[in-house]
Amino acid sequence: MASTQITKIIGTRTLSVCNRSLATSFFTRNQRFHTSARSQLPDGPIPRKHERLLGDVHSRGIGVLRDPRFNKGMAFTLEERQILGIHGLLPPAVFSMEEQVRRTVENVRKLANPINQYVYMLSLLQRNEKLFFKVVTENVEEMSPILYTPTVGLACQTLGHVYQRPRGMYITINDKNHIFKMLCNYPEHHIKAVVMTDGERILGLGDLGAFGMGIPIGKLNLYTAMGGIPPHQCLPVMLDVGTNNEQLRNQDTYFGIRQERVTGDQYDEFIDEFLAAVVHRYGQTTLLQFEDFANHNAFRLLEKYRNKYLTFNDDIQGTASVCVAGIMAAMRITKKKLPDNTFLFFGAGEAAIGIAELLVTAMTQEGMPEKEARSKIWLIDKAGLLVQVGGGRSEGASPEKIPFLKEHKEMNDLLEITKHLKPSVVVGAAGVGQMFDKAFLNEMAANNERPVIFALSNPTSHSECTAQEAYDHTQGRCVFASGSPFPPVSYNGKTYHTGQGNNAYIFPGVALAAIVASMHHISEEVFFIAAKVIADLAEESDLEMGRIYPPLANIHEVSTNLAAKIVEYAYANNIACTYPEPVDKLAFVRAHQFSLEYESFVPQVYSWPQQK
Ligand SMILES: O=C([O-])CC(=O)C(=O)O
Ligand SMILES: [Mg+2]
Repeated sequence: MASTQITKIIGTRTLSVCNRSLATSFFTRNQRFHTSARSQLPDGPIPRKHERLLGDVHSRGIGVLRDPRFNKGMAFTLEERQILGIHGLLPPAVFSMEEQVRRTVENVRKLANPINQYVYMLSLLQRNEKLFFKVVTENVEEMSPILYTPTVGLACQTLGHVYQRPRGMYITINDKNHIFKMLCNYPEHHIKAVVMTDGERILGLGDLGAFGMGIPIGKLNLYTAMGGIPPHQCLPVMLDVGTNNEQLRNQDTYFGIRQERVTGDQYDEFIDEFLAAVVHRYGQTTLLQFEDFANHNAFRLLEKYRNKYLTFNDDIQGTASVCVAGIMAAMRITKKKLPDNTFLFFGAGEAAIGIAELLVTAMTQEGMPEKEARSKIWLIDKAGLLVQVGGGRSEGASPEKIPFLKEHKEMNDLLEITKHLKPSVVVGAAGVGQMFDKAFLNEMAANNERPVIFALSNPTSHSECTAQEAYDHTQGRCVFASGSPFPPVSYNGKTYHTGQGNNAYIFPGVALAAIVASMHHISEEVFFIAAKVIADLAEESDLEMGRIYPPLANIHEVSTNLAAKIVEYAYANNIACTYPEPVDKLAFVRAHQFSLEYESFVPQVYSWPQQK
């Protein structure tokens, strides 16, 4: 391509001294600039048009209506219907997108059963992608419990019945040595983010094998609805290595491979091959999000790959970030500093250890020596309080628990431990429902003016207590957050809107930043920055109502701002590869986001000057 042409396409403002070799390396370094080169560029940051323009619609006629990426249903104008050869294939009415959104929400409300609502919405996604994301983004408080936690848990449990059309990729242990070729079957060529699970620990529901696929699909829907990441850049993947859930294996609707889980070297080689195949196919800066792996794999895979790929574990790092954000915001209510607290975790898995580690970082940033910070944090696992072997505990601890082992006698009753340690902050993250009973909550209230109580286990049925129980048994004095949403609580004539301490506040924004800046890895610091950003977003008026997180209704804007902060950090710390560095980070992030408006399919007609 001639340099003058390139200059014209890219716009002189951003690449004013554009020569051929610079432009070539510029394009090869970042293919996304190539995409933008096709669109028209106004002044300002380079916009990245991810819309498929008319030229990308390969089919005319009925094919357009059958393609969810292009279909607008009855929102096609008369002109478009004629141009696309679909005139007469639709009822004559032309509806606006706003009317379609309103009608969709009405239809969902009529279906009172959550699983029917889930199926209805997923079939909309398979018909009309833009409308689906518009509905979800504009009604996120109402839609996220349907498409995400808690209903997604139920959907996974019944996925054999709920399954309708292919979405994402299913790769099994039997496909070893063929994974790259399989990835080439995937029809999208610009994948920027992969969310994968092996289904071994789906929410707090345990091993759901291939039915765990509902989770990567759900997470990636939120990538778009909450973070504005274009859907065609997202790939959900089920890594099927079998399931140890015998009951599931024997169900006739089960669609995964019917064998026990493969472990050991074979498992590790499989994961290794998959990750290598993804970056070979889609580029080294493809984001790889681990989701709902069991503890025994989650920690070691994170350690193995965190500096090799652009990767994070949502259950360890995303949950840590949102929970520490909540605790920092709670400190604005309790008027304490982090180091003034004693933290008790019920659970010592991915979420608990992730949060505990990030709390150590937060306390050391407030000037406390690391050893002392760790001494403030107590964890309980299946065998009881995490204490050193010899302190009564007969078994050694896994590596991630070791930094939190205490020299202390063995104890294993939650209430007794609470009476003994008098924690000011308790976090439930063991996936075991109803553990925070009346006696426990009373004890927390007796020891603290404002006890901080987080019931993070998902879905709702696995929550340690309900929001109402937490308020009722602490005389309304608690600061409460939960992993799954709860309706507002009424106590003593006052209404409280409790916060949802769910990693959905974190992963869309982090992923958006990682993608737009082409970060080559995600450091731990990113999750600390994210925690601080989210903690600062809770307004005083939110805190008064008991809400320590910004309203979920604002999540798209929250994720966008969070991404801009992380992009800033990424450039300052040399982990961003998108070149050149944008001046206005927020505008840069916005320019990458998926538009929720329908595109016009009417070509812009222009004419040439008269030839002599
Ligand atoms: O999916 C959610 O709601 C949060 C999460 O990652 C989990 O519970 O595993
Ligand atoms: Mg998860």
